[in-house]
Amino acid sequence: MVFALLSRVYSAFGPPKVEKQKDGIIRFGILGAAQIAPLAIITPAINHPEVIIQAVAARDRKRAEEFAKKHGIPDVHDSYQAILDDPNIDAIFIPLPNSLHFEWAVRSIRAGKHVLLEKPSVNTAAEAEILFNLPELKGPNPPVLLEAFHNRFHPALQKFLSFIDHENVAHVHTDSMVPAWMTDKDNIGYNYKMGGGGMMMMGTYNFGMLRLIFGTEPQECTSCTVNTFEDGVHDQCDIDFKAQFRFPGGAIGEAETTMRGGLLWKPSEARVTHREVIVPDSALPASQEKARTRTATLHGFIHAVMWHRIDVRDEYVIRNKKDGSVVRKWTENNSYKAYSFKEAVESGGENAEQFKGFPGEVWWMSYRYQLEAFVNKVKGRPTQFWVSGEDSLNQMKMLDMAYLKSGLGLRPTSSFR
Ligand SMILES: NC(=O)C1=CN([C@@H]2O[C@H](COP(=O)(O)OP(=O)(O)OC[C@H]3O[C@@H](n4cnc5c(N)ncnc54)[C@H](OP(=O)(O)O)[C@@H]3O)[C@@H](O)[C@H]2O)C=CC1
Ligand SMILES: O=C1OC[C@@H](O)[C@H](O)[C@H]1O
Repeated sequence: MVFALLSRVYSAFGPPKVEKQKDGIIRFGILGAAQIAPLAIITPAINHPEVIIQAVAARDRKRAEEFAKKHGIPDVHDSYQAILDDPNIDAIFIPLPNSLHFEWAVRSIRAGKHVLLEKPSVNTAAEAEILFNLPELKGPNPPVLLEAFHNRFHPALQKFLSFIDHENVAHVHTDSMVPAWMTDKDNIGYNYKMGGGGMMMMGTYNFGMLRLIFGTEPQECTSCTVNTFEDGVHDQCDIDFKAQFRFPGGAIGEAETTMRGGLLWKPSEARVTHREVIVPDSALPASQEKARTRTATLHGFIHAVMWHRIDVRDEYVIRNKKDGSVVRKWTENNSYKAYSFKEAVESGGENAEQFKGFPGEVWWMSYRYQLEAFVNKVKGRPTQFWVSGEDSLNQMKMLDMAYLKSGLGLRPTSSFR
């Protein structure tokens, strides 16, 4: 197991180079020499035959030149706009501070470029409403716009969802953390004007899980408690929070995140409790019924490539229908993993066959799965999973709900139009 982990992580961070296709290459330009760019796009592109990272621009040209040299990027432009103006560039990766996502995504779309936009897509639902409804996205052959919700493309998350019975989910708890040593107070993530805050950085993953698990949107954020540095500078940005949402039918979804976690990284966790359901069993006499109560847990819903496990616990009871008396009771516990879709099929469980033939290798990071889908979309090929504009808009509505409830207020909305 340790060898498999080491070998997987080694290849994930240093994937085998593939030869680039002669035709039909998608050339990306990156806006900003951002920390996340190597992980989110430069490394995945090494292994994608149809993608070349062609250009980068930074506010300071020297910084862009150093970044380009380090990552083998052929072109350096003087400004973000110069990348949009370059006819050789097909797609833009936007890893800017959240407050700049809206403006540069709109500019990119208007320049006719495809856009891979870092999460969270924008600062507020008001911005999302405009961005995802741009007229340029509605015409024939519109540019592709994707919020880079990478974890949703990983097989582990999709396999986990295959055990969820959306309509009968009663309660969900999600938690995630970042060790304190990984976050710096002066990071853009704690800068209110730049759309900072723990819910924007990490909580959005928890919120996304809740929306996927319930298969619907929250009606209300019933509570949201936050902590800030309370230093008079970063007071509008949460460093940790606990939020609770009411979903249709009264089901409860919880999200808990800290950006100042302990020394060791703890995998994120989503724990789902279902209501009891009656399951058909033709072997039973007509006087009896079989009921199941399922708890399903995904350990590692953000960085599944590092490690993850799906635990499914089914408590069964056979009862006499007439008086409810118990005939038999038992529990079945099963665990699954899905580093690739092939593994998602082979590890079994209900609905496993649906993943048959889907692409990927056990060492593909969520970012690599995401890039596969992005390219397929640009090429007009089918994609197994996607994050639609409507989905991203609903995600921002949930973030707005929580920030309003917390008392920290909405993140600033851009005046760019
Ligand atoms: N998908 C994932 O796993 C992760 C996603 N993210 C997301 O990626 C985005 C960037 O995060 P991260 O890479 O950590 O951040 P960085 O601070 O490393 O990068 C932000 C970039 O924005 C540019 N920038 C432009 N204007 C400003 C400004 N006024 N102040 C500061 N920077 C500016 C800088 O570019 P320049 O080089 O031009 O100076 C910088 O390179 C965020 O939206 C974040 O939520 C972050 C971490 C993980
Ligand atoms: O977006 C993110 O995803 C992964 C986390 O580890 C990171 O800190 C966060 O900002």
